[in-house]
Amino acid sequence: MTAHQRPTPKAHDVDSIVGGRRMRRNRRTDWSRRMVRENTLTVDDLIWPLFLTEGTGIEQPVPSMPGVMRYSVDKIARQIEEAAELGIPAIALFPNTDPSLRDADGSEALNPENLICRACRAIKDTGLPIGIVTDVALDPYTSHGHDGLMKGETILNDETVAQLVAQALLQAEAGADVIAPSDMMDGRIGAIRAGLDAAGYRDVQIMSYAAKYASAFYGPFRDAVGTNATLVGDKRTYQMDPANSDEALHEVALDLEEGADMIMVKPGMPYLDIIRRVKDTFERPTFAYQVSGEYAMIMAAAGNGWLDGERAMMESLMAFKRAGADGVLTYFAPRAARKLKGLD
Ligand SMILES: NCc1[nH]cc(CCC(=O)O)c1CC(=O)O
Ligand SMILES: [Mg+2]
Repeated sequence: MTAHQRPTPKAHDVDSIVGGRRMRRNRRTDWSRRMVRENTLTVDDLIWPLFLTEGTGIEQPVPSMPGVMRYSVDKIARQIEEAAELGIPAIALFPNTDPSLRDADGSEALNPENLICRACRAIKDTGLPIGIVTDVALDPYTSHGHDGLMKGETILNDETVAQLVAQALLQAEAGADVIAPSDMMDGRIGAIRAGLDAAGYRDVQIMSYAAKYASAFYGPFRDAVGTNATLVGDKRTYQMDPANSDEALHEVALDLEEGADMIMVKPGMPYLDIIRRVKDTFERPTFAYQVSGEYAMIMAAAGNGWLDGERAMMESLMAFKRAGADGVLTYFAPRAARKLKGLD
């Protein structure tokens, strides 16, 4: 039989199948779709991670993260002004430490004049009402690229915790509002909370990278902070196994018990199931980190014309809200904020 001889398919009696339950009714018009929408994304949901570098007058593109820059400290105030104008509630700082300052002990982490501390002071000097989230971990400062101190091949937990507490205190002194430990050592949240309280920083918040996985999606970030060049081996003895889910609940439970005010799941999009379980189980402020590799994937595909980058950006951010996240650390923050405010 040729095509033009095919009989017209017989119409089913769909009404008798769906019994009048027509799901498409609510989707017919824009106003109706808006009216029945279950989740919303606003600028208040965005935290913007920013990279710092030594020198002055520097705005240096990160090749594996199109549109993302490393800024010297003198250039950071302008970014903060932009973020504040857009209504972004907080920024998160990450340093690309000069290679000459990296050593086995990550001692630059304890230098009150390091990039993070100088940037905190510069941001506080703007007087703008924006939260400063600082990263507590040793990897941008160590010659081996690990988040902790090492003895042979072993990452030392308790010795590292002592140094992380000192690092956190220094950041608080420099003006950090939220201490965000990303290192995954055991017990560091309780130790940092005790250290902050004893030093009079009772109001400094802690956002714990509680369920952080040993992920391939951190690659471009490691370019940005220079740890792809330094990292020896991998982080699987402290970051979580991507195969695990119950363990994430255990990690979060411990960090909440130890005093975390907010907890984070990282990476983001491949771990939406973890965000949902964490939110449902603990009902506490829960954040997602849409990490560098997720950003790079969307930007690369968009750059090749393989998908609509702006729509993919907004859809991915909404997905975090739908999964239960209260907010998202994302390199898209300024662009998404402009879009949400109708400026782009
Ligand atoms: N303490 C390290 C740290 N802090 C934030 C990220 C990744 C963020 C991203 O990929 O965007 C990493 C990478 C790692 O664990 O190696
Ligand atoms: Mg833990």
